[in-house]
Amino acid sequence: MLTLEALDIRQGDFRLRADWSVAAGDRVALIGPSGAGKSTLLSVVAGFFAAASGRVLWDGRDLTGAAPGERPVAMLFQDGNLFPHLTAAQNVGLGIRPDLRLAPADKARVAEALARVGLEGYGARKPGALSGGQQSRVALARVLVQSRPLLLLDEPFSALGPALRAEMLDLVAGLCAEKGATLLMVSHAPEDAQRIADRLVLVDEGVAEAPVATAEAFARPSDRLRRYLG
Ligand SMILES: Nc1ncnc2c1ncn2[C@@H]1O[C@H](COP(=O)(O)OP(=O)(O)OP(=O)(O)O)[C@@H](O)[C@H]1O
Repeated sequence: MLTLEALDIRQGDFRLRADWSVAAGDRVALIGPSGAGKSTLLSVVAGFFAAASGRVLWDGRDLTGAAPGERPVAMLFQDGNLFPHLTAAQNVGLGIRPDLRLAPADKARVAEALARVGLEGYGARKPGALSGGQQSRVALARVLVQSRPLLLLDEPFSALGPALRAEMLDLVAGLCAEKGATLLMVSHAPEDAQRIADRLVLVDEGVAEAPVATAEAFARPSDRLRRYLG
């Protein structure tokens, strides 16, 4: 279980509060207006940015002071997920060993992860020789080999067309279900949230609201959600 306990995040004049939990295996979409603090909230969970007060807990363990690498977290960003001078296999291998000294068993795991995202045989290619969708798959394969129980996605597929985006979301949902991983995903597209997330968090007006069931939230939107959806 991920718990955000009385978090108070401040960044200049900006302030955001969150005080809720999500159960292991839940898939949660964070939606809300631009500048509301969705990325900042993920950064606090990942350990890149410290909250002014409050705690982040994973299964009761206090992560608040832990460095990003010590957290049970794998993260995908909107872009810049891959190193252009490394091959697809090396980019995935970074998830196992940042110095890329991979034992044969590690290389086998890399190949397995690439196959799992439909990129068997693409390991030797550099990102420049891959399509946008294939690059997203490589980044996802790296998340896979990290085997972390908490995935943080910050609009990683927003540059892709609708069909490919839907395909990637289904792939992520499948991987989460298979591994029992918990997902927090920032999205601007309500249809993406509906596709992948069973829970919805609205981030707006200084508060990341407690998660609610996605289907219920869209069927009977609160005033705040209705304002956001327009
Ligand atoms: N380094 C900084 N110093 C001060 N304020 C900052 C800094 N970085 C971001 N902010 C402010 O923090 C707030 C939250 O930004 P954040 O990127 O988390 O929003 P977001 O909801 O992810 O937006 P978007 O949907 O546009 O990506 C914004 O008001 C932004 O202006």
